[in-house]
Amino acid sequence: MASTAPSMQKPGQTTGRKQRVRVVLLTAVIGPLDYAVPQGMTLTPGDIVTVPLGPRQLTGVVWEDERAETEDVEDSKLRPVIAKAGLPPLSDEMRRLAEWASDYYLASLPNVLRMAIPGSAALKEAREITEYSLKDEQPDRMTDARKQAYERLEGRQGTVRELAAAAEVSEGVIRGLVNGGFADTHLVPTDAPFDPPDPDADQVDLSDTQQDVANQLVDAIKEKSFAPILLDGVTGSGKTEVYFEAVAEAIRQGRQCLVLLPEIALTQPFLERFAKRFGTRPVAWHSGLRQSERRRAWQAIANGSAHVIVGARSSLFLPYQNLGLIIVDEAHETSFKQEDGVRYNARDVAVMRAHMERFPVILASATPAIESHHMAEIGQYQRLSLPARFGGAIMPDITPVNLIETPPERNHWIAPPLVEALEETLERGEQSLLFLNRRGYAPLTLCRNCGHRIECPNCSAWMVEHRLTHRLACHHCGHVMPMLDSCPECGAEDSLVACGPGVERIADEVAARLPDARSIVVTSDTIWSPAKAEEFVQQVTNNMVDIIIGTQLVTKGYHFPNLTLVGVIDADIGLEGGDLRAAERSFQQISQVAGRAGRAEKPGRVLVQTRNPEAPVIAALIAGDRDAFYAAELASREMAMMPPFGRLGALIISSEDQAEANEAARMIGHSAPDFDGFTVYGPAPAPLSMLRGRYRFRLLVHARRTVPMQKAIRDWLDPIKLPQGVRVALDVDPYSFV
Ligand SMILES: Nc1ncnc2c1ncn2[C@@H]1O[C@H](COP(=O)(O)OP(=O)(O)OP(=O)(O)O)[C@@H](O)[C@H]1O
Ligand SMILES: [Zn+2]
Repeated sequence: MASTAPSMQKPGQTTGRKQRVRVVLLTAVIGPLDYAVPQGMTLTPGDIVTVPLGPRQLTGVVWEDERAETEDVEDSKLRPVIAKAGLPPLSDEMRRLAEWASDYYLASLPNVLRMAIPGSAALKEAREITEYSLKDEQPDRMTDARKQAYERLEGRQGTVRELAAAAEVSEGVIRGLVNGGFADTHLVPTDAPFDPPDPDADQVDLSDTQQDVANQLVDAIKEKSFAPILLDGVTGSGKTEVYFEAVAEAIRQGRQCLVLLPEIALTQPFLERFAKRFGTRPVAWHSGLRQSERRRAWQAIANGSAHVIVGARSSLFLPYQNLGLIIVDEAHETSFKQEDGVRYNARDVAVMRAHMERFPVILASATPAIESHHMAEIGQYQRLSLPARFGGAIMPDITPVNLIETPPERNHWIAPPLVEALEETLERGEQSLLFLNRRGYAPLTLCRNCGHRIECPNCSAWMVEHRLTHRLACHHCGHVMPMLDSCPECGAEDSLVACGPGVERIADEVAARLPDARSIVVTSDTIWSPAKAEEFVQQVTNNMVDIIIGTQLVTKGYHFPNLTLVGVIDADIGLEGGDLRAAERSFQQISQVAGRAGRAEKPGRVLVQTRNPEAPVIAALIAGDRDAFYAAELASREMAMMPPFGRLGALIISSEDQAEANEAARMIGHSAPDFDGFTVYGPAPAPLSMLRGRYRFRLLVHARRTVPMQKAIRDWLDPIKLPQGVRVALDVDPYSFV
């Protein structure tokens, strides 16, 4: 769509024709359309406008005619633009970035643009948004829904819709309470300015190595040109302190700076740390923002009054007025990869954006992605290293616990050496962290009588028991059901058994073994908001917790000085799937969680439970030999021509009708192009063969680096007509293979 097809007229041209503009609508299904420019309105590419479409009024962006192809429509048929929004236009660079992302990720331009202009809320002229919070005084008549609202909201403030969503009740319930006088009304201004950060508020004394790296970052920013930098420093080396110097320089230059974080749960501690260093909080951008906060942040980002923005991957496509630096923290994190809609990788788009807008981009990590590491090896990225922990803290020792030699008892998961280590740590008054990347109590519930496994009705996946909430949940579609007393298949009572451990089950085991220990379970089920994350950090920092039991959520970013023991419950889990990045991901995850131990004066140790201590990943972790692991992994990728040496693209074909999905996949497979350097594998049923009620088939494209893979895929799929019910999702540089 964003191709450069010639068109009949030039922008703004008036040769005998009425003034017209081409508009890319933010609605995915319709291509660009031409509109008449009303008398007295001047429009140039990038302007955000409201236009009519049938009976509706839609938001769109004025585009260059020659860059957006459409049918030529006579003047007399054109409808006029309704209004030009009082917003800064999308810059040339921003439009080129959107076109690039659309081309590269095989996504429609409107879908990309919707990430830049999220929702009409940001566009509304409203200066104030009305929010409500429930008063203490409650109505006499309490329904279950009302009770639930009072329980869940706890003084929370938001629009009716936001409160209803947070309480999981209908908007009618909230509206009833508001109308009954049981809520306070707050008028929230949405254009209040943010405090400017002070680059010199509270500087720390950097070590010589840190200072040296910081100077190089500052120099790069002064250059005002593209510079991709891999900030490669071991866990606890002070990467954050060092890149704060780069942030300070960007602030001094009057340029905006974006810090991308992988997880919303990480933003809260980060905001505080930032406030300490710069005297005020940065502007946050993530999916948890209220509408009023979102609008305020968007406006400030677009008009340049937001100086430093901290956000999840979605903040990357926002229309910054004057961006001069992007930092991707924990840049190896797979959560930078978006897995629906536009399937982009924020790390890669960050580099592209920096390239197009000519400023430095810093990828910070202790365990860089293989791809980033490779780019540094071949000199495309500059590597700046922090090889030691700050303040003389030493890296923790990693020791294997062989689960075959010293197995845990039946139906237990913590082997004797780890139990002992937990006891010792507790006795010393220090903290431990147990890592298992599985939410809930048990990943599978099975009937002892008939062997039936409880599966999600919408997905080919097991329902996961969550004992804390007495529910079974599907982690793929979110379907939940109450715990069952009897087998739904054979009806046997008390026959259902939990198989395998999740973090909740480990917590039970800890409680039984170490009854005096105060433990906390940390997963997305328990830390689902910035406030919860803050509470968690406070509890641990104030030594109100002895043992943290958590998923990947606790592997990164946190700095707890009194935490000296890390136990990995099952180091082999991550290798089971065997996909392209299984070894890399396991290595990164275990290194990161190990990196939480012994970050201050007290030395840390790490026990890794495994059935296979000789596996290359485990052996490299124990030997502490990252570079050997990376070298071996790169060599094997090169042999197989896998990324970064070759390229992959995935097609996921789905339909609610299995036969239809199968037929469409077969047809697409049949018409696959076949030429040197471009190979198509499949179709085959996806490993997750049903998801959210849709049957799924996959094709995998493997292409040589020199082959224009996206163009070949586009040319292949464009002429194919598919039934209404079939969807084809395209995933360029895929991370997920399920
Ligand atoms: N120069 C310094 N002066 C004082 N404290 C420092 C300095 N450098 C680092 N620290 C402290 O050391 C701890 C670790 O630093 P930081 O969090 O920046 O490391 P990191 O490399 O980002 O770690 P990770 O990759 O494990 O998240 C923090 O508490 C930080 O405040
Ligand atoms: Zn499901």
